Amino acid sequence: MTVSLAELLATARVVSLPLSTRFRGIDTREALLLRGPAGWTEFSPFVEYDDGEAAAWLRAALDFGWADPAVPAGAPTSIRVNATLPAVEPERVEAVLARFPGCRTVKIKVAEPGQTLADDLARVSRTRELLGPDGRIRIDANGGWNVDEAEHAIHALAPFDLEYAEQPCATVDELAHLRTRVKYMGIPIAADESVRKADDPLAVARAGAADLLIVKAQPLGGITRALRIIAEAGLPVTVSSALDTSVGLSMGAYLAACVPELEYDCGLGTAALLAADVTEEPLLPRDGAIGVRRVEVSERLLDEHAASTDRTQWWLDRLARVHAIVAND
Ligand SMILES: O=C(O)CCC(=O)C1=CC=C[C@@H](O)[C@@H]1C(=O)O
Ligand SMILES: [Mg+2]
Repeated sequence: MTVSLAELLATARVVSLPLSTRFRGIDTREALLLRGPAGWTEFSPFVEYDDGEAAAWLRAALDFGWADPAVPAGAPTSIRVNATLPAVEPERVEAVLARFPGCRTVKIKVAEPGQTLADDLARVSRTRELLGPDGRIRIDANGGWNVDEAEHAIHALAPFDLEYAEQPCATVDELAHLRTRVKYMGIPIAADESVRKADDPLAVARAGAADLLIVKAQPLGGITRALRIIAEAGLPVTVSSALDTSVGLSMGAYLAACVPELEYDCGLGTAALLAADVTEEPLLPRDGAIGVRRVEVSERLLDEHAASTDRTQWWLDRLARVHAIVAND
């Protein structure tokens, strides 16, 4: 997809959205939005990512804004989503979950820097109490444990009935090792960073290091590329967000709609973690699901949440540098 930088700059808008709950160490989410011939699209690699890593996110933005996704006939028009619970104290679990009405699955952040396994146990225990025995609980450690710590933690958390453990360790080798160690507990291992931040997103599947993959549209270069990875991996997937605005979430919802079999609820309910969005009709979870649709942004909200002049310039400069990389594809 070749689109000139001038065409991108003509519609680019940068926003800074407050989060309702601190998540992955940030309180505001910055994003650059673009309008292509097919509709609004999003370029929002996290600010610490270098230009090489951000290139996949721009490919995704172009893929979604400059062509309509090829949704198969009979694809779902709404997608079941999980609640996403940041590493909050047990007293706050109920209030966070209230933002995800109807969700039967909760993904809980664990192994947060500065916290202990006791904090994780308290958070998971409170969640199980609120969800009841039929709800599904998955945990996400973002690679925060070594193999011994992960085995110990998963064993300690197993009585709360885990659907799976996402990226318990950082490397593919560790995941492979851990997977053999925890097999007897029957808790599947999911790979997230080992897919979206790897040079080869299929290496973890080839190594037999995971039971399922977390798949995100922006970091994997867009819907078409993500679907190819899913097909080649041959593993079940959870489609998840990158803490996008509702525009990026709509890209994720279309990806989910295109996946032939969705066994797991998708991590696409994260508009509920934003205290503001760019559209009057955000893709918030309702009855445990979000719709598969394009999102129209609101000029009023773009203005209200416009990033500062400095931050806007930073994003426009980043867009120009990353565009130069993608233009050479
Ligand atoms: O999967 C979900 O429930 C929501 C998305 C989510 O958890 C994440 C989004 C963006 C960045 C990540 O740190 C985080 C993740 O690790 O999965
Ligand atoms: Mg994750």
